[in-house]
Amino acid sequence: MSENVITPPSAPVVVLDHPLVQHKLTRLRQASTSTAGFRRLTREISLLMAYEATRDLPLETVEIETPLEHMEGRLLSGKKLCLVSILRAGNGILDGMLDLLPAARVGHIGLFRDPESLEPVEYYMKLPEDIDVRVCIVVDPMLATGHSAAAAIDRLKTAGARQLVFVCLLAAPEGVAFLSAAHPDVKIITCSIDRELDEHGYIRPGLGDAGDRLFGTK
Ligand SMILES: O=P(O)(O)OC[C@H]1O[C@H](OP(=O)(O)OP(=O)(O)O)[C@H](O)[C@@H]1O
Ligand SMILES: O=c1cc[nH]c(=O)[nH]1
Ligand SMILES: [Mg+2]
Repeated sequence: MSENVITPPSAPVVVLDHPLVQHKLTRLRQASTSTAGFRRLTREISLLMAYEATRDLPLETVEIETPLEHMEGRLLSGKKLCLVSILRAGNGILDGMLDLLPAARVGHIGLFRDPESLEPVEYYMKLPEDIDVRVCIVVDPMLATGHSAAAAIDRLKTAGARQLVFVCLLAAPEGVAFLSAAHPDVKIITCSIDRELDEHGYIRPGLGDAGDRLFGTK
């Protein structure tokens, strides 16, 4: 009799191996990169991540006139978007994505990671009322244990969100496994899956503390 092996569902994971992304990520990782440089690179890389995060948006055919002739063009089909930033470091990615998606609505979820337990502590949440009809792109530079991302997505689903993508700069294997088991329906887009988490919950080799590097708080 053959053994029944049940594999738990897991989310699709996309690693952006584009040379521009990898170049900018390496510059971000360098300890010598200044606060201004870190902010600029995060903004630039966010445009490239937004390109991937919006890949599945539906298009509709429209009739247009070019200066030379009539043609059928394609436009986004009015699918509503919501960018959700996990404060505070998520705001670095949010700023870049808004350059490309200026009409998107924005939600904020304030979470910090307790340094001892590594569990997320919520301190703020504000979302658009019609979150249930929007495609939500949840942004946070770091997916370490995955607890912050999973908690934010729990809150979004409780608020009615149904279509979600999670976008980060760096992920640890542990974070990908945790988030993908907790929310197998949520695609994860990242620029790298690094080697491991250290004993303090930092991604190695990583880029350090994303919030502190973005805002110059250390
Ligand atoms: O996957 P996890 O183990 O939950 O860790 C990742 C979280 O840690 C960082 O935020 P932090 O708590 O440092 O807050 P900050 O954005 O205010 O700096 C990061 O931006 C994530 O939100
Ligand atoms: O490596 C890490 C892990 C969590 N949060 C960060 O900012 N960096
Ligand atoms: Mg931080």
